[in-house]
Amino acid sequence: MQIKDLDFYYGDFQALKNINMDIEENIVTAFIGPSGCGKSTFIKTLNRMQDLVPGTKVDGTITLDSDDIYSKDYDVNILRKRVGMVFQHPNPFPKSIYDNIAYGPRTHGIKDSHELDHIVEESLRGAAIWDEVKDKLQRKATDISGGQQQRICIARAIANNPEVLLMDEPTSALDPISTNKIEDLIQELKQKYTVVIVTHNMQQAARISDKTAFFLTGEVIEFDDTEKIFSNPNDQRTNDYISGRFG
Ligand SMILES: Nc1ncnc2c1ncn2[C@@H]1O[C@H](COP(=O)(O)OP(=O)(O)OP(=O)(O)O)[C@@H](O)[C@H]1O
Repeated sequence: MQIKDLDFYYGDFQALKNINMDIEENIVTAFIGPSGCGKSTFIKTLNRMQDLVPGTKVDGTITLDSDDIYSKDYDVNILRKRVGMVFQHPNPFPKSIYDNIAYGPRTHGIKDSHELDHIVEESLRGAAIWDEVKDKLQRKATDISGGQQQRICIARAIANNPEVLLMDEPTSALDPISTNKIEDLIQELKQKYTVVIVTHNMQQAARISDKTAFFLTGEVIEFDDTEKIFSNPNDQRTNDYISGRFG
């Protein structure tokens, strides 16, 4: 994805200022920065989640391959299929595990039960939860642990066969063991998908991402290889943040 001269407003308040960034394929890109700096706002512009918030305005361009995702004739349903999202709090539908995963493919017209069975199994395998739920696919997805629910949400996203997976603090509501599982999973997911993650946890960004962007008051201060950001950043403000001097 290529982001050019992006500004974003909630009413009169400018939450993102002149963001320029290329998000590379098949790597993990992390967004870090203190609370309120615009990380969530930015990740949500990548699949137009902000369309749902009244009074918002976007200037600049975001392209996926060469498609301008904010162009008037670009179908937002196609965009959300290509760019899936996982949120901070696991939010499975109050339906069976099976129906959670089959929901997207059914919406996109797949009716054949064998094909749906195959997609459900492959998606659950891809989210590293098949073995835990294969005997209880009809159980309500809200009746399993939080870590399992989050992996169901990841499976639900990958059932649409997306190109990009956006994750907004996907482990902040989880215990350390579930967090480890999701971090391991993200490393596997990047082989097939482009992964973008917002995290408050700098160790997590350092562990799992290839590139890191540091945000401050709506601007990208520095965007570089994760190793460079955490060992020898160019900007003093990045250095102050990663060494815990603020935020
Ligand atoms: N719906 C909204 N209406 C008005 N202002 C908003 C809205 N959502 C966010 N903001 C403001 O936009 C700025 C960026 O918020 P955002 O949630 O993107 O930051 P963040 O870096 O993700 O923060 P956190 O780490 O606390 O989640 C903040 O000043 C916030 O108060």
